[in-house]
Amino acid sequence: MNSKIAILGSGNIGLSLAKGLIKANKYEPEEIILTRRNVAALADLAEAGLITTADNAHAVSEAGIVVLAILPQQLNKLLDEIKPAIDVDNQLFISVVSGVSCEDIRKQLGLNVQVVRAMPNTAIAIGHSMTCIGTDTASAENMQVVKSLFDTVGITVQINEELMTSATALCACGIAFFLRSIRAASQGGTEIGFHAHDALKMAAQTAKGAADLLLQLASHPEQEIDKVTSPKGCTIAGLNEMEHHGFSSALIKGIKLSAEKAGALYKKEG
Ligand SMILES: NC(=O)C1=CN([C@@H]2O[C@H](COP(=O)(O)OP(=O)(O)OC[C@H]3O[C@@H](n4cnc5c(N)ncnc54)[C@H](O)[C@@H]3O)[C@@H](O)[C@H]2O)C=CC1
Ligand SMILES: O=C(O)[C@@H]1CCC=N1
Repeated sequence: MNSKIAILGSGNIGLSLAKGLIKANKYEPEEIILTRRNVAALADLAEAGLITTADNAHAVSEAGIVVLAILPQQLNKLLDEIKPAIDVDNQLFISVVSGVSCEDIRKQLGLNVQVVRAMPNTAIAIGHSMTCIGTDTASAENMQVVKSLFDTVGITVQINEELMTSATALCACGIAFFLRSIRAASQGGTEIGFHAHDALKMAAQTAKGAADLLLQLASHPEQEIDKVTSPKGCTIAGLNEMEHHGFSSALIKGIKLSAEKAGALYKKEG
């Protein structure tokens, strides 16, 4: 397989992936081909040695791995454009496109390509993505190629393809949900006396510590919460007040709605 990787669609997630792969030394800059209709917007990456082009078909013809990183509603047109350049036996497709199955992609192409879906998040740019991977018919060898790639830029978990829209909501959209929680905590911090930038830093580090307690100690949130809530204390007072206002319920409902929306993105708009 050709050692180059083509990322078709260099927007938020495509660029985050490219940056993460370079940071992890998985690829040299000249092994990454980035496409975008407005290629001038990629000038700084071209300056850094990455190959940039608006020609998706040419990018595909030059790569062993092709990453689809455009919006669901942009996909069919792109697939039609690259079809003539595809080398079915020697290329692996990775799709990060939400709500589009491997079968949808093969059907639109009319080719029996190897496709693996991956659902990373924007923390991939700094090597801290939670990436879910899944497929229907791709080989175990190709799954391993994809796992090895995303293992360099975070944590991977293999899931059934049917759960990919759920992974979108929990892990990809999840970045926004947790960031909004941190921002809200910092706004609370400002109300009780801290300058906004200090409050944000303090809230972010506290959130990081809370997440690391779970990840490093493999403990349960409630176990760690019980250690913070002193009897008749201020933590339980604040926590219960948040719950009276629907804190957990809001997160659960939001994640459910995001998953429903993720599942409908392609069928509605495509
Ligand atoms: N943003 C995120 O955190 C995540 C996004 N995704 C999925 O990744 C896909 C891309 O999302 P974003 O990066 O947020 O969108 P985006 O809109 O930031 O990026 C898409 C890019 O593709 C380019 N593009 C559109 N048509 C093109 C074409 N024919 N040829 C070349 N480039 C073209 C656009 O100019 C844009 O730069 C979506 O399907 C989304 O569901 C998946 C995981 C996380
Ligand atoms: O908001 C969206 O539709 C995409 C999918 C996951 C993150 N962003």
